[in-house]
Amino acid sequence: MRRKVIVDSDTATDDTIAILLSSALFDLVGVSIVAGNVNFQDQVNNALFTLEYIGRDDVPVYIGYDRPILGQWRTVEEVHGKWGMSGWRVSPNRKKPEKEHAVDAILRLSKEYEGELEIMAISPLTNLAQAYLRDNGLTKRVKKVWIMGGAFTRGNTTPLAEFNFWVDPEAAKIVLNAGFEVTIVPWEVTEKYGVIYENEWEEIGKLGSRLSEFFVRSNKALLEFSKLQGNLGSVHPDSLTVYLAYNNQAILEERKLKVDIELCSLSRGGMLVDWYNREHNSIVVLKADRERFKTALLDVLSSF
Ligand SMILES: O=c1[nH]cnc2c1ncn2[C@@H]1O[C@H](CO)[C@@H](O)[C@H]1O
Repeated sequence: MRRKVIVDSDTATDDTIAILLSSALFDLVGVSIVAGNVNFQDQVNNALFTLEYIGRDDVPVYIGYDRPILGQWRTVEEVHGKWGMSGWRVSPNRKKPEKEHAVDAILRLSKEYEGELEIMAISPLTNLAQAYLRDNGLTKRVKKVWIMGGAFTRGNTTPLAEFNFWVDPEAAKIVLNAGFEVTIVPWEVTEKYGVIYENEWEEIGKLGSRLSEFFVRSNKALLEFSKLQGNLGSVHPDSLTVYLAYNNQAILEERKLKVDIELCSLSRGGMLVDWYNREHNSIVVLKADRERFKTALLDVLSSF
């Protein structure tokens, strides 16, 4: 039986591929939208369009929080291109978001699929923190939270902080200290094992499928930005996290660690890791199998 998942997404470039992978690999029971990468309405459109494009009009999209709990944040169109889709102006033809709020949907689905539901938290953690604050029984009903977030030392947004934790550090702190079963895939791990190299982009372009065309059109700004960051291809933190959730064999090294979040001044959004195993609240992925990730991605992109 396919595992039940919600994708919590600030939908732009790589998020769309994470949605597409989740639809291929899991029973995707909903996509919830949260403030993060780009303009909120663009994110909603991008999620609706992605699901229509892959023929998954049946997957509900729930509108969540359009701002972080406390902080000021900025969107990063420079990473994802115009509209968060590399300048591709997409608009859904038929699909509309649900009336039910994302937090209500997360709580309801956690009851419908108690002990089964997994959350792909590939965005700022605002929706999840709010759901937990509303009903802390959530931690026991959700089987697992897969978090893309945090940087050990090479923050992609500030010298210390990774984007998802930086946008809503209060939410990240709430979620990490709530008592969920958590696996974290940090930024540096995705920069190393979540890269699709330029020659692989050519391979993808030659697949000539509807999904390969989608990948190239929606993610080409991410490729350019990743190269500016010094990478040899595009970095896919969200897709890698979804894939590692699906195939735990592709996690080559992980450790149980205590992780917490900095809230103040220059270190705001930074991830604090206690490497001495005094206690733990998370499993942190340290190494992954890039080849298997790439192969799985190309498999899905060639499927139609
Ligand atoms: O430079 C970037 N490359 C890839 N993803 C980014 C970047 N900046 C922000 N994000 C977004 O934040 C998370 C990774 O930090 C990912 O969830 C992605 O959606």
